Parts: sequence; C-alpha cells; structure tokens
Amino acid sequence: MTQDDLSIADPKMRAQGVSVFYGEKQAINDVSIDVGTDLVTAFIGPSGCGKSTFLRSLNRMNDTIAGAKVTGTIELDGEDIYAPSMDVVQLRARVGMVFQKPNPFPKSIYDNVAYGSRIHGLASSKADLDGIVERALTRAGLWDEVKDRLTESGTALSGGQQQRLCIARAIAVDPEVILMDEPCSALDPIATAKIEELIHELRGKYAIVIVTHNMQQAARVSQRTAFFHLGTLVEYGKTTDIFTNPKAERTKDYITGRYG
Ligand SMILES: Nc1ncnc2c1ncn2[C@@H]1O[C@H](COP(=O)(O)OP(=O)(O)OP(=O)(O)O)[C@@H](O)[C@H]1O
Repeated sequence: MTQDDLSIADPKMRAQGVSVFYGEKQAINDVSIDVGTDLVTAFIGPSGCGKSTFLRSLNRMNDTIAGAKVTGTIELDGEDIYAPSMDVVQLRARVGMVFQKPNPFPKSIYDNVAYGSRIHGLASSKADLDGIVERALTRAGLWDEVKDRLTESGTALSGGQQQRLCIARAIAVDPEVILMDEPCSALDPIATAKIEELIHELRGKYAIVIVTHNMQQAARVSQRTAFFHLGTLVEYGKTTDIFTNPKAERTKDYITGRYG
C-alpha cells in the first residue's frame, strides 16, 4: 500500500491488520488505516472491493451478519472495539452509521431523533429532550423544514429529508464518528448537494467516514481518500494527491475510469 505524509498524530480510529471473512470467503485482506478526528475520509473503489464491509467493521455492524468474522485490531481513542469488555450498544452510539437507503423508523419525526437519547438515558427531562431533538435537527439542516410537523411520521418526508433525519438521529446521541455508507445513492442531485453541504458543516465536529461510488463526491467532501481494490487497501492519502497524483497504477486506472 502507498501511504505518505498523512500525519494523523492522534487518530480517532486506528485499524491494524484487519481482515474480514464471510464464512470461508475473505472480503478484506490485512487493511491498516488511521481515521483523523477533524477529517472527512472517503472510501472509494469498484463494486465488491469491500468498502462497505470495512466500514461496517468500524462499529461492529458485521457482528449482525451470521458467519462474518473480523481479525486484526480496531481502536477507538486507543481502545480495542472488539475487546470482550466493549459495550456494543455504546460503541454504536459513539460510532454512528447512516445507510445507503434512508431508514427512518415508522415513528414521528420527533421520536426518530429522540430514540437514541431515550435508550441511553441522555435527557433528564422533557425540556431537555426537546432541546436535544431541536439541536440535532438544526445541525442536520432539517429544523426549519420540520419544526411545525414534529409529530408527523418520519417516513412521510422526502428521500433527502429522510436521510437528513437519519443523520439527525445519529447526531442526537452525540457520536464521535459518523460512518456513511453511500448516503446519497438514493437521492436526486439537489438532495445530494444538501447532504454534501451538511458533511462540510459537520466536519470538525465529528470524524466522518464516507463510502462513495462517486469520485467527484469523494473529491468534493473529503480530505483523505482510501482506494480499495479486491479487498485490499491499495492507496491512502490526501484526497488532492489521490486524485491529481496517485502513486499506484491501480488507483490511476480507477480514477481515470479504466475500470470500476
Ligand atoms: N453479508 C454478506 N455475506 C457474504 N458475502 C458478502 C456479504 N456482504 C458482502 N459480501 C461480499 O464481500 C465482498 C465485498 O462486498 P462489499 O459490499 O463490502 O463491497 P463494496 O465495495 O461495498 O461494494 P459496493 O460498492 O457494490 O457496495 C463482495 O464479494 C460481497 O459479495
């Protein structure tokens, strides 16, 4: 793997020698990567290269897939997230996830955002919870559009609004990292632009990792890019370097559209 001058002195997350298996099949092979606190990191690569698999290993979502096994180490602030003592529910609050297809709960807009805070007991009163919901919706750029319809179902919103609702739901529990798995792939260009804008605004508040098929999107939203191919991390570097001066032949071929 080619990796230079990444200077992430104090990484939020550090993966070392990570491999992921589905039964006998190995989907990720010996991947090591640091995720920076104030950065947006994009995972790119052709379909099936393992981007989503690796992303899911960062908050143990692969635990929910029968037969999936992760080896190597992944740390959050230096703490092994696969240690037996790790509380997976807490972990997933600290490392939140936004999926490809917006997946609001069939509950009110308010309850969607309040859900995690209720589970984790983060609010001491109704007024406190109201504040958490308003702050999360504001941060997700949705408050003005929904403040007068908080009791309506989250599923009644447009696709782009639903995705911002899911981002608000992730934000509401005060995560440290937000993982986004192709968050715009089901959205039109206007809704996509809003999510990209939002990613800019959220940068610095959370470490963000985004899987995207769209190389222009990776170039627009991220400061670090990791290029995966056939389960390996081929190249990881500053986004500008990856797109203007890739070191590996395979990266060059991919970003110039020769495959994928
Ligand atoms: N639940 C699963 N069970 C078995 N194999 C899986 C499972 N999920 C993914 N795989 C396999 O692991 C490999 C990596 O898949 P993954 O979805 O991580 O790739 P990806 O790069 O995110 O692809 P895409 O861009 O198409 O979403 C593929 O060969 C895929 O078929």
